[in-house]
Amino acid sequence: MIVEYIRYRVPAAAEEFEAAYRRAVVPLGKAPQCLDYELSRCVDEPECYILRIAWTSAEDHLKGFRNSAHFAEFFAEIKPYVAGIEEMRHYEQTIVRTEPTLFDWAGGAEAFERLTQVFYDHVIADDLIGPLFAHMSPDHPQHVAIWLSEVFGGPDRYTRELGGYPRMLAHHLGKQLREDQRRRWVSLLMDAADEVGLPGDPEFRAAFAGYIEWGTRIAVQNSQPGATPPAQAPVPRWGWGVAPPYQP
Ligand code: HEM
Repeated sequence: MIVEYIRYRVPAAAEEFEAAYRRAVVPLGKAPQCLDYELSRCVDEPECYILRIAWTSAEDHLKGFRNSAHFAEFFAEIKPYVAGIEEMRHYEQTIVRTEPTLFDWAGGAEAFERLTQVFYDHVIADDLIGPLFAHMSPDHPQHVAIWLSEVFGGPDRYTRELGGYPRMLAHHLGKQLREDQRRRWVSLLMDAADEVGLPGDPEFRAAFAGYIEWGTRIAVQNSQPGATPPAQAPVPRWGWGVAPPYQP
């Protein structure tokens, strides 16, 4: 993720400027390269504004967004104010900030979607666990991405939209998953994490692996004959544990 800051000086017509941005953020928000945005107005000098846009990467912004139809629509709205731009640059986040969630650190929803797409491509082709997933729905990778996003501190979409813990549990009940299958599942997921470029720092990977180890063991336990897992429970929320990003 990269943050772009655009500082504007808008000596007159603040209302029109804000109205133009209210329209411009419609195509901006639809662009897959844009993670979030925020326009703030200076209290001490009201003609000054700062627009903050979080992009998936500088390249995605400059090559992906700038060449898209969303940019054309966005730019048409804000064009009259371009002369008032005093700064427009990309900034890399540093460690000095409120502790990010694992979800943010990983790269947000898009990162988990990339992860599960690649992961299930490998799962399906795998001789040991592929057959378990032979009849999975085409939405399965996306559902697991939404589950993982919620676990790692992202939006609670699996709970609100997909049936929460009881639905996830129901998918594993009675499947009689074995330890060798669990191990392969974990191993393919870790390979996929490398392949899609999830952050490789020790802190993130330790926390990520911690949940995956825990979650897969629970999936195996719950899948055994006679297992009596709780019928209702919240989706777990996983944090950094004992090793958050290091701050000297
Ligand atoms: C952290 C560990 C795990 C997570 C987060 C997880 C997540 C999920 C979720 C969210 C679903 C339901 C998808 C939906 O809503 O459509 C599901 C289904 C399933 N999971 Fe897991 N799972 C885990 C471990 C495992 C393991 C270790 C295995 C087997 C080795 C496994 C086998 C399956 C199977 C066979 C299904 C049903 C597929 C179908 O629809 O045909 N899961 N899993």
